[in-house]
Amino acid sequence: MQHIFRAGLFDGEVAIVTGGGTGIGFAVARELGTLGAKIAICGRRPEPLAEAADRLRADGIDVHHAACDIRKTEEVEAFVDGVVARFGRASILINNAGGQFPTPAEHLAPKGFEAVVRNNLLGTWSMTHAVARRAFIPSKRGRIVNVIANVARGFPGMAHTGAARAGVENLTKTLAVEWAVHGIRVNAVAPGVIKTSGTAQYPPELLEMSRASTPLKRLGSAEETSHLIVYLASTQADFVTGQTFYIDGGASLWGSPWQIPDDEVPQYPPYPLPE
Ligand SMILES: CCCCCCCCCCC/C=C/C(=O)SCCNC(=O)CCNC(=O)[C@H](O)C(C)(C)COP(=O)(O)OP(=O)(O)OC[C@H]1O[C@@H](n2cnc3c(N)ncnc32)[C@H](O)[C@@H]1OP(=O)(O)O
Ligand SMILES: NC(=O)C1=CN([C@@H]2O[C@H](COP(=O)(O)OP(=O)(O)OC[C@H]3O[C@@H](n4cnc5c(N)ncnc54)[C@H](OP(=O)(O)O)[C@@H]3O)[C@@H](O)[C@H]2O)C=CC1
Repeated sequence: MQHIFRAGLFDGEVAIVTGGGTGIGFAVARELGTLGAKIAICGRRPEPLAEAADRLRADGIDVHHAACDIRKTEEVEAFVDGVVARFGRASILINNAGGQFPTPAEHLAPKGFEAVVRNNLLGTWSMTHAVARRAFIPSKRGRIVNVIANVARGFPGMAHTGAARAGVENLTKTLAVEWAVHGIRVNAVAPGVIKTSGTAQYPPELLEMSRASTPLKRLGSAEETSHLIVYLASTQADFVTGQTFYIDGGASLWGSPWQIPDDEVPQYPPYPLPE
């Protein structure tokens, strides 16, 4: 594996990567681990997690893994206690676990909206709170990177996750200010469309629509997303906090994958204006 960071950059660090069994989370766990960090990964499904842990160990990484649903506070607390018991501390938290399903807002049931907000906003908060109280605040040191999504503009078809991720973006800013006194830095990374096991579940035509509306005309990779996250988690970024960084091939700046035929767009005002 090739690195853009110096060997041993994360020696002595313990990094928790939620959703570290697959996709972007796995790439981050692997990169931090090969740079010297001890790694803890969690996810809801034990099988992909155990498989990922084996792959990390094969790379010589010291890894702790346990099933944990970030929406369940008691599971989150038990997971973090397990990490501290195993490694004695934690110094990095990558809040990467999350997801949703694409759907037009009018078809989105309250239960579905709630499920996605619980996953992406409440789950992220639950993990952040547990790690900060158990490890970062007592040691006066910690770095958090929240993986969100494009919140710079509307996110048609993704009302639930857009709302949840915008909440996490503000949490990032607030905690960066409030917890600076505890030596904790907090930043966010907003990926565009990245090729992962997650997006492999999306309809190919949606992915193609996204690719075509990305100025760089391609999807991103988990590894290039990982480099940005790893930089923010490193001591090289010690003066960076409260920021959101886009890695999206320019997608948030231009174009739209959301195409509605003109004749389906209601005309406002829906009556003739007086001359
Ligand atoms: C028209 C769209 C255009 C958009 C263009 C976008 C282009 C691509 C951009 C891609 C960007 C982002 C990519 C990624 O994030 S990749 C990661 C993907 N991985 C995942 O999303 C996996 C994680 N997701 C989940 O686990 C679930 O989605 C969920 C968060 C909902 C958690 O599920 P949970 O188990 O808690 O919930 P339930 O299954 O019990 O469901 C609860 C209710 O939620 C509604 N629901 C759930 N799934 C769907 C679905 N597929 N379609 C519609 N509604 C759904 C439903 O109301 C459920 O209640 P009921 O079961 O009682 O009906
Ligand atoms: N790929 C992309 O284009 C984009 C991705 N993102 C976000 O980046 C992050 C990583 O996604 P990506 O790698 O692409 O997709 P993946 O689906 O591969 O990764 C999501 C990971 O999160 C875990 N996860 C989801 N919900 C929970 C939960 N409640 N508790 C614990 N673990 C959970 C999953 O494991 P399990 O299912 O076993 O729980 C899985 O390992 C996600 O938050 C995603 O929404 C944002 C924008 C674009």
